[in-house]
Order: sequence, then structure tokens, then C-alpha cells
Amino acid sequence: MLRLAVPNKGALNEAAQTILKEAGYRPRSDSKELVVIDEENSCELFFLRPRDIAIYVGEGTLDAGITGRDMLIDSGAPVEEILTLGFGGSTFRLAARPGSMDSVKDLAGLRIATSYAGLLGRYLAETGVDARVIKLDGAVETSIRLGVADAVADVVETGTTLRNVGLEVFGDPIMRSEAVLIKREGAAESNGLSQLIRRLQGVLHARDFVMMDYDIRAERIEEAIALTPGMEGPTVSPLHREGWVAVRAMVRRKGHQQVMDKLWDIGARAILVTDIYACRI
Ligand SMILES: Nc1ncnc2c1ncn2[C@@H]1O[C@H](COP(=O)(O)OP(=O)(O)OP(=O)(O)O)[C@@H](O)[C@H]1O
Ligand SMILES: O=P(O)(O)OC[C@H]1O[C@H](OP(=O)(O)OP(=O)(O)O)[C@H](O)[C@@H]1O
Ligand SMILES: [Mg+2]
Repeated sequence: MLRLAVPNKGALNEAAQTILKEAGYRPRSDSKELVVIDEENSCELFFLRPRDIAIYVGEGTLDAGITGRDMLIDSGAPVEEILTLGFGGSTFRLAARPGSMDSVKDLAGLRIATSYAGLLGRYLAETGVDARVIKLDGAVETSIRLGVADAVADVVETGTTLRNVGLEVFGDPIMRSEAVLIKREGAAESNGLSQLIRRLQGVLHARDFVMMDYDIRAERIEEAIALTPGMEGPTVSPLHREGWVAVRAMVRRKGHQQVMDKLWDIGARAILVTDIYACRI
């Protein structure tokens, strides 16, 4: 039985549940359910704090988990990324009162508040800056105003939280993060885990691609195939109308309108685009 850790709340919770549901795993029936036994897929889903997930997986008590890259680095747990999941994108940055700092070097001898003490500590060691790390649980942006810190190191996505408290980022981003599937470093991949990976890749492909169908005169088929090469090659079938063929190919969602324009220009007609619900490639 595959034992999988899923964020029980926070920024990754909803998207993690959605991708697992689309991959065919049993959703939890209410937000207070902490363990879901999915007999059909031979899988147990453990809903845990995102921060703790790398610890459980690193200890080997769970086979795999969904967490943020920043959290797994912060934990220092012996885990490795298996798959990036395309959501929960953010940066981890330093911020302070506008104009007060230019680079991490300006923090020497000062106090930096963060919920990611492991990640920040590593960065300070790498950059050779000796600063005091003040570990807080959350809402760290307020710590400067309350006189607990001179700067903060925190997750920034839209920048709204920082703007609201009148802080500004400075220096280079410490790291870019996103949601990832992790396993214990060096652990063998069980059949259940391989199946989970294939299913998640299927969902990611289904989100990335659309299915395109169109009709075109047979003599233009090579130009059309160059525009829509598909995966192994597009399906080309005869049309009842003499001299025409029907083509079906997967096309990247991003830029599919430009592909339609180009197909139209070489004479394709009845160009249809549909979502892919699920796939294995
Ligand atoms: N606003 C955001 N946008 C995108 N990703 C975010 C955002 N806030 C946090 N994350 C990412 O989500 C992951 C989990 O962070 P989250 O804030 O949900 O956990 P937490 O701080 O432990 O929980 P809580 O905020 O409920 O106390 C991290 O990898 C983080 O980078
Ligand atoms: O750049 P933004 O789009 O504003 O997002 C960043 C904010 O989101 C997270 O806060 P969260 O809601 O998780 O609260 P927390 O600080 O208590 O963890 C993070 O810690 C930042 O405060
Ligand atoms: Mg948070």
C-alpha cells in the first residue's frame, strides 16, 4: 500500500487535492479528515502540515509527499524531488523598510525574522553574513513594525502582503519554490509510487495540451504536420470528400491559437480544439 503525505491546509492544500483527485485518488470527505484509505488504488493519504511532510518522508514512515521546495530545503530532511507539480510557485526573499537595505551584506549584525530558519541560516552561511535569525511561526512581515527584527525573509508571491505593511524586497531572491512530489533520498520506487508518478504526469500533460482536429487538402498535409507534429505523429484519416484528410494531434495549450491561425492560412478548415481530461503519454 502506497503511503502518501498531502498538505492538510495552507497555500498548497487545494491544488494538491485537485491534482490527486484528477489522478483518480479518493478525495477526503471533509477538511477534518486526517487519513483517507483509498482501497481501490491501494493507497493511504495522510493529511499533514506542509512543513512536516519532508520530515515524515525523510524518516521513511511515508513513501512520498507533496510539499514546497522551500520547505523541504528548510527541513534539511534526506528527501529528493521526483516531480514538479506546476502549482504553488513563489519566491523566498529578503524584505525591509524601503531604502534601508541594498543587499544581504547590509544585514551583518542585524536581526532577520523568518519561519524558514533552516533555509535562511544556510543562505547566510553561503553568503558569509553573520546576522541573528529570529524564528517566528508566521505573519513575519509584522515583526519589523513591532521592533523584533530589522528585516524579514519570507515567501513572496504577488507581493501584496509586503505592500500592505509598507515593506520592500531587496537583494537577489534566495530561492524559487513550487510544489513538488518527494521521496526519501535513495529509496526504491515501489509499484504504487511509479503508478502515482505516471498518473500525475498524465494530469500535468492533460493540463498542458489540447486536442486539435481539422480538415485539410491532402497536398498540404506535410505543412500541416510540421505545425501539429503530435506525440508519435498525428492521426491522419481519409475524409469522405475526395482530396481531403482529417488530422488529429495533441498541441501545447500555450500558443494553440497561433497554431490555429497558421493552419487556417494553409487552408485547414473545421479546426476544433478540445480539452484533454486525462492521458498517459
Ligand atoms: N501566497 C503563496 N502563494 C504561493 N505559494 C505559497 C504562498 N504562501 C506559501 N506558499 C507556498 O506553500 C507552501 C506551504 O506554505 P504555507 O504558507 O501554506 O504553509 P504554512 O506557513 O506552514 O501554513 P500556514 O500559513 O497555514 O501556517 C510553501 O512551499 C510556500 O512556498
Ligand atoms: O506575496 P503574497 O501573494 O502576499 O503571498 C505571500 C504571503 O503568503 C504567505 O502567508 P500565509 O498566508 O501562509 O501566512 P503565514 O505568514 O502566517 O504563513 C507568506 O508567508 C506571505 O506572507
Ligand atoms: Mg504560510
